[in-house]
Parts: sequence; C-alpha cells; structure tokens
Amino acid sequence: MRVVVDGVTKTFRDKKGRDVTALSQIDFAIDREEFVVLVGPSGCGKSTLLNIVGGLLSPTDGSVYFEGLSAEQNDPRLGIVFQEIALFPWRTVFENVVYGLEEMGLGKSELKEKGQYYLDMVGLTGFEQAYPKQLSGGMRQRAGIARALAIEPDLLLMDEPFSALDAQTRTLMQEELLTIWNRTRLSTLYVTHNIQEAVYLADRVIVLSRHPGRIKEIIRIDMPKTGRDDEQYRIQFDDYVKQIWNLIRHDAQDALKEG
Ligand SMILES: Nc1ncnc2c1ncn2[C@@H]1O[C@H](COP(=O)(O)OP(=O)(O)OP(=O)(O)O)[C@@H](O)[C@H]1O
Repeated sequence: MRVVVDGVTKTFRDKKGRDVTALSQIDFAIDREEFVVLVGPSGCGKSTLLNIVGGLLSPTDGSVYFEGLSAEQNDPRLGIVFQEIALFPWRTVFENVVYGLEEMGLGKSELKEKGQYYLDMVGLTGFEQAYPKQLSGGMRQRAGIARALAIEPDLLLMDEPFSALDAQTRTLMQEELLTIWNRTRLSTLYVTHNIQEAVYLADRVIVLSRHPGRIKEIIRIDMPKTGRDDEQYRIQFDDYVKQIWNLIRHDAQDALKEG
C-alpha cells in the first residue's frame, strides 16, 4: 500500500503547560513494497511519527493518506510490532498469533491454517502450545511478528522491534526479518536508533533531526536487498553508515547533554 505523509506536525503540551513541537512539517511517502526506516537521535519524534501513521495519535496538523484516501475512507489494515511485544500471558503462542484473526471472525480451520503458516514463517514451528513466559526474548518477538503478519496487513509498522534483544539475537532477527519481508514484500515503516540496522534493512532511510523533529535527509540505499553484509559491499555499507552518522552526530550529542 502506498502511504503519503503530508505536512504532519505534532505539538504536545509539556508538564509546565508549554507547547512542544515534536514534529514539524513532515512530508514523505512509503511506496508499495517499500521498506522505509526512520532514524534519528533520541527524542526526534520517530515513535510519534510511527504512531501517527498507525492512527494511534492524531497529528496537530497535516494528514496521512493510504492509496490517496484518509484512514477513515480507506481503513487500512495495520500490522504493528513494538519493542516489548505485549503477548497475552494466558494464551498459547498459537492463540496469540491468531488473536487478530479471531477478532476478524475467521473460522476454526482458517485460523489453524493461517496461524500455522505464519508461525512456520517466523521459525516457531513446534512452539504452538508454549506460553509466552516459556519463550526467549527473540522468540517472543517472532511470535509478535507472526501475529502482526497473520492479519495480512496493508502496512507493517515496527518500532524498535529488536532493541531489547542481545546483539547476536538481534543480528539473527534482522536476517530473518529480511527473509520474511522478501516473501511478503509489505510496505513497511521501521523505527530504529541503530544505523547499521537501518542500512541493512532499508530501501530508503529517513534521517530526522530534533527540536523540532524535521526530515534532515532521505537516503536511498542503493544495494541489493539481500547480501548487504557480504564482503563485496563492505565499503559501500560502511559509507552509508558514516553518511548517516554524520547527519545525526550533532543532534545525538545534544540529546546526550539534555539527558
Ligand atoms: N505524550 C507526550 N506528551 C508530551 N511530550 C511528548 C509525548 N510523547 C512524546 N513527547 C515528546 O515529543 C518528542 C518526540 O518523542 P518521541 O518519543 O516520538 O521521540 P523518539 O525519536 O521516538 O525518541 P526515542 O528514540 O528516545 O524513543 C520528545 O521531545 C518527547 O519528549
């Protein structure tokens, strides 16, 4: 699904009653079958922007269009994955994955078929009857991804989905996400702090600056979608990382000082 973010501005009121502009005049599009990553220093408005696209927050100004229509006119189906996946502890992995499908009123055999298909896709075959507390962090994230995919969304929204995982699990999950994405080719908006992750996954990286959050630059990652970690792309990969870090560095230092 093509998504257009048009002139989005978001103002919050802080505890002292002052208006804080979190996002100012944000314009960009996510094309069909495009993977767009938002990066930027802490507090630049990445999550706010993702939540606005997902309809969880409304913009103070501007609009989001889905295939040229507003969310009310189009009612896009959204698959959302957050950093801490909120699985229902009293439901098995399978029951968690099919939760959205149940809500959509699917029958038992369809639930079984689709649930199993997406569990297999994320590598959780054999864990259908396990409960979330019996899973590792990486497995819980996989279950959350399967749940988001199971509803066959028009758009996938992911907010730091791997940042609570250890470095090795994170690398493996990035690889798996690419494999899954290549099968589904869902339009995706993905938020991360991690520049390597952005360069590894993105068709385009949107770099935000802070106070107020604005688009600093949009960078197309001109490398094949798979195998970016191959030796032959190392220099190109590192150049993208450097380019993005140079755009973020000053803002990140400021964010650090402000705490
Ligand atoms: N509900 C809220 N009320 C007041 N201010 C808010 C609210 N949500 C976000 N903000 C402010 O808006 C700005 C953007 O926040 P947001 O969480 O979107 O940034 P972020 O880039 O996702 O940050 P991080 O990377 O640290 O998660 C920050 O200055 C934040 O303090």
